[in-house]
Amino acid sequence: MPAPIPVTLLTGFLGSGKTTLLNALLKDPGMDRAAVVINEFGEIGLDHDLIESSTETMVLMGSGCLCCTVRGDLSQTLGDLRDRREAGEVDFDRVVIETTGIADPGPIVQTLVMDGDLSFDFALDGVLVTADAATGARTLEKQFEAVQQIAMADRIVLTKTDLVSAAQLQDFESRIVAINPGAPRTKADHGRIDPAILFGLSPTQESSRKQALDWVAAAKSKPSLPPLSGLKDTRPMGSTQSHGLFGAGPRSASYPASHDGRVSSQSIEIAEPISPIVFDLWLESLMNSAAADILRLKGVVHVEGMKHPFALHGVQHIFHPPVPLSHWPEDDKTTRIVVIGRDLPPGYLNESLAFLKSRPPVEEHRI
Ligand SMILES: Nc1nc2c(ncn2[C@@H]2O[C@H](COP(=O)(O)OP(=O)(O)OP(=O)(O)O)[C@@H](O)[C@H]2O)c(=O)[nH]1
Repeated sequence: MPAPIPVTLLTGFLGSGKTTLLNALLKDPGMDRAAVVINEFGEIGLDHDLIESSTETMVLMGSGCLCCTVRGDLSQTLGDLRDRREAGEVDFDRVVIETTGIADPGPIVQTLVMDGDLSFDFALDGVLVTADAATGARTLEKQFEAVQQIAMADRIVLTKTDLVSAAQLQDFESRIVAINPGAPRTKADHGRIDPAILFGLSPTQESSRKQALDWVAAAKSKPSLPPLSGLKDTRPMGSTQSHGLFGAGPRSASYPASHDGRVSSQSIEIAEPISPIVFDLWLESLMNSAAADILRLKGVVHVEGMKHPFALHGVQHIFHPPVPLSHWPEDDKTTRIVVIGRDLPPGYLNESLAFLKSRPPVEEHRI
């Protein structure tokens, strides 16, 4: 069976530099076999007119926000592209989807991973997010979509860094790190960037083992993120109800004024392989109680009885099939998992991950 065609999702808030980045990318000779899908919001599509196309295959999706109203269209658009490729009408070896600036990447990822028809032919290669250094901090405060985009990124492309001081850039980057500690960041000068670093980002690929480790290592250096940006967490602790295995569930009645304060992340390292029963229970419970609020979950997991670890990779409740990491060093049995969630009560993720250290009760054999 031919390898699935890699799909890169390019997202980022309104005006953050997605089209500028795409234009610069498409000038690279390595990108001449990329199909580009552009999603417009509004009656008249403009963005595709702004693309100085060097690629044969450019599709403008109907108006509407890709993340909510036209998910069906995405399936159809990709399906049509595949059919035209099979018929020899077009030729491409990767797809880049530029979303509207207000898209929540979660449902788009869901379409790519869950659509039974598409998932044979296309595979998510990574989520690229442009983050505007000049206005991004304010946007994070005002627009929760922007926070979600940062949280789901596999790589963050910092744009407009020429418009801010080194100190302002550092502040903005700290803010990004607090939301998504694992995603590597790269500056793009008016979209100019080495395309090679933008692709092959999915930790489900064996080749990206180092990326999986870097992701987790970076998150580990921020073991327990407090409510962010020095803002007080105003969520009422006592008002939450108990859910699942981990005590307080993720619901709360009011949120902090700043949107990025709604996002928290937690990582864990466990030296010994995890009991398969414990792992299944943990995942099931996390999904039952907080699936919609898990923005991103990544990890390298060692389970008792399995020769190799596997890469765990989820966006909201969508999990990529686990990929065995067969070239993992034998002496490294440490499980590493990072979870980024929204609107979760303080301590929830910590408590949830700590459950992975438990051992199943040993059955008593009575004589
Ligand atoms: N100074 C500066 N301006 C930039 C840079 N990157 C992009 N811009 C400018 O930012 C503006 C918005 O860029 P676009 O590429 O259109 O942003 P977008 O994310 O595609 O915008 P929407 O499609 O509206 O969401 C344009 O005027 C760009 O020229 C940069 O690195 N520095």
